[in-house]
Amino acid sequence: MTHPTSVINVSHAGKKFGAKSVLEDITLEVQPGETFGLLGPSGSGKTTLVKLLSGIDEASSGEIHVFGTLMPKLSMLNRIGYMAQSDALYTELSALENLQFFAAIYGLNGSRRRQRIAEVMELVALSDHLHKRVDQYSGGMKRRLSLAITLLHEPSLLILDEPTVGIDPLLRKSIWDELKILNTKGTTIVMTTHVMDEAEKCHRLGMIRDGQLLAVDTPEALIQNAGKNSIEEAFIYYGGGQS
Ligand SMILES: Nc1ncnc2c1ncn2[C@@H]1O[C@H](COP(=O)(O)OP(=O)(O)OP(=O)(O)O)[C@@H](O)[C@H]1O
Repeated sequence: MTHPTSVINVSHAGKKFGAKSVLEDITLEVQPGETFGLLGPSGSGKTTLVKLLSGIDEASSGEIHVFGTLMPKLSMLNRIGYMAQSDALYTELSALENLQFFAAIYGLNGSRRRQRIAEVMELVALSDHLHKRVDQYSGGMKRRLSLAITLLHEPSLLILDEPTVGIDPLLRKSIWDELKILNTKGTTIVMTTHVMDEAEKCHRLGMIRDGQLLAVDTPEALIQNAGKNSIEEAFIYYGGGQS
């Protein structure tokens, strides 16, 4: 049954690239303030699904509504923060110039823009590197800058594709703490991850394999239903041979 207040409502969505079916009959709802994780083996369709949710790409069949609006819809960009798997940064520019560019796209100006840039760079512990050119950033720093850009316009839905790849455990924890604070304030978060301790922090998880959503539940219930002792074992069970 469709929940009227769902942030995300996916109804029988499929995606084909030519003759190749990459997602099949996905039905899913995400509620306000939820942290929802997508887990699945490499190539299972996680990135394809989050691209459909964020309106970067369009479903071949079925429907996706975000905040009640049929996707894709350009005007939804202001409400969604999407962080892709590979960083979309202008490497020959400084971090500040990158932030200013994206702030302009989101219509952030003047003191509000300055304030948000300072806040998001503080959040990802990059305040001291604001004026550095991005091609002098490490991989993890680029990832953090991408996250900062995603948070600039305070979106009510965050869609993060492997957000903490290349980020060391200490900083990963501080980013998670911040995501949890945003979450408590009402931001809904959808993320793909391969990191098991991150998956365990999600309220609910969707297990994807070969373009199909095999199970959606709390981490505890997924572990229990698979008859396993950890999310890692459950992941292998749902993502592999179910033995
Ligand atoms: N533009 C495209 N054209 C053709 N096939 C594509 C395209 N994009 C993705 N695919 C295919 O769709 C399948 C799912 O890819 P996707 O990137 O969604 O997987 P994933 O679960 O995110 O993988 P990973 O964890 O490795 O990032 C793969 O077989 C991939 O080759």
